Amino acid sequence: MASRLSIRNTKADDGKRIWRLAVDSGRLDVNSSYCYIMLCDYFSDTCFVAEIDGEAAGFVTSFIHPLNPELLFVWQMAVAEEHRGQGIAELLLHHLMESESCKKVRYLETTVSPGNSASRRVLSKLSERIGTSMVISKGYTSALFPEGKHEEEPLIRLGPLQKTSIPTS
Ligand SMILES: CC(=O)NCC[C@H](N)C(=O)O
Repeated sequence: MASRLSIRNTKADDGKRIWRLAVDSGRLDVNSSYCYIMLCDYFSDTCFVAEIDGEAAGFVTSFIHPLNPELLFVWQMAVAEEHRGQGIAELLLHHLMESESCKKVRYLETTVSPGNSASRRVLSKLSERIGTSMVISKGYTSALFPEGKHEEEPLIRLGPLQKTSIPTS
């Protein structure tokens, strides 16, 4: 039977499932489970979860910069290994960017470490599909992290973003 994919805004009780996706992704900095519950609750308008047959298959957490309503910061995104390669990350970003809360957003910023090639690829494809630029700059260097023991986190900036639907074919 074809899997049923649905994407929706998060709720507090999605926190533990998104925490588990972050842990299992093997690519993300795992925050406290409390952090995911809080994000899913207080930032639910810009956090989305993808479910397949009711099971969490992917997520995106983000927030609009408190001092700049035109700037969206994507904190984390990940798709469960068994569901990768189906365009779920692109769909999550599409739902996010087309959401009511992002009506004034003109730029998307995020950091992606060199080891997270999947997220880098998703963002690159997105910039091509909506016909806007993707600018990579310094972001957070390893020196910012305790004992410099973290990969560099270059900043990726997409925009200006036009309000057009993103072809997902
Ligand atoms: C887009 C994305 O998932 N970035 C991850 C940033 C950082 N390494 C983290 O895991 O929070």
